[in-house]
Amino acid sequence: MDTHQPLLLATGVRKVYRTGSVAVPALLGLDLAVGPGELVGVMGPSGSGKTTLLNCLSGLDDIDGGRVEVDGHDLFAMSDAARTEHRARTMGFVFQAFNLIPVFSAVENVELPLLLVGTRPREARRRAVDMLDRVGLGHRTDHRPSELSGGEQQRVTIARALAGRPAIVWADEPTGNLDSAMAAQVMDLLCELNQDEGQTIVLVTHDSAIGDRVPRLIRMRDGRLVDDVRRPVALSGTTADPPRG
Ligand SMILES: Nc1ncnc2c1ncn2[C@@H]1O[C@H](COP(=O)(O)OP(=O)(O)OP(=O)(O)O)[C@@H](O)[C@H]1O
Repeated sequence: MDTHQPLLLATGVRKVYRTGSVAVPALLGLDLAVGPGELVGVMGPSGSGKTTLLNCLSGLDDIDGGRVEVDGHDLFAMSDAARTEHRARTMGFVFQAFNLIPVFSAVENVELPLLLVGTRPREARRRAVDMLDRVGLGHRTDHRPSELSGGEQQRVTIARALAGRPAIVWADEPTGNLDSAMAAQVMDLLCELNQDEGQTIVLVTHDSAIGDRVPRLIRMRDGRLVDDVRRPVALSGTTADPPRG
């Protein structure tokens, strides 16, 4: 990958949801470039288009106009099958609902996507165990989701998202189901993965405490990007801005 090129380049992206005769414009010509190693927060009022942005820029959903390139490939110029394959190879996802398979252990949940893209079982297991170790769950590999706390379950989903070494991780309200202590732990982990390993992460959140911790924050309103601010972040994870007020 050329590190001078954006990893994600979206230009003029439009999305309109159509339900019967009703058309809801959700993205109105959105431009966004994200470079390798960035941690970008996306905030904005309910209904402003944050989840739509994530779904469209990751190719989970179709767009009605514009162009999205991820890792040098135009997502919507390829077939559905090629896009699915590209997504499995280059992207990881963390959602508010953990979406873990209840009858599988933590390690089985993490290795499943690797097995689905053809990784040999022994290698998939090794990487899954390594990733669980990385997120602080090396001692919980054989536990099922119901035997883990909410914060631990979300750390399993982060391990699952990262196990395939994706170029970019999309996180939609990853702390939305967690109490504030667990939310802070999960956010610590995401910041650490970004700072220590240069993992590129785009993170949708309602939580201003989380918005305060990201080095780049974009804000949406009515389907448009209305603000895009970069600021220094202290190693403690809080921004280096002077206190407000
Ligand atoms: N599947 C859908 N069908 C029709 N309209 C939709 C659909 N999904 C979203 N919308 C509409 O598109 C707009 C953007 O929705 P989106 O979910 O992206 O907003 P959001 O900023 O993520 O909101 P929230 O913070 O409440 O999750 C809203 O007006 C919403 O009602």
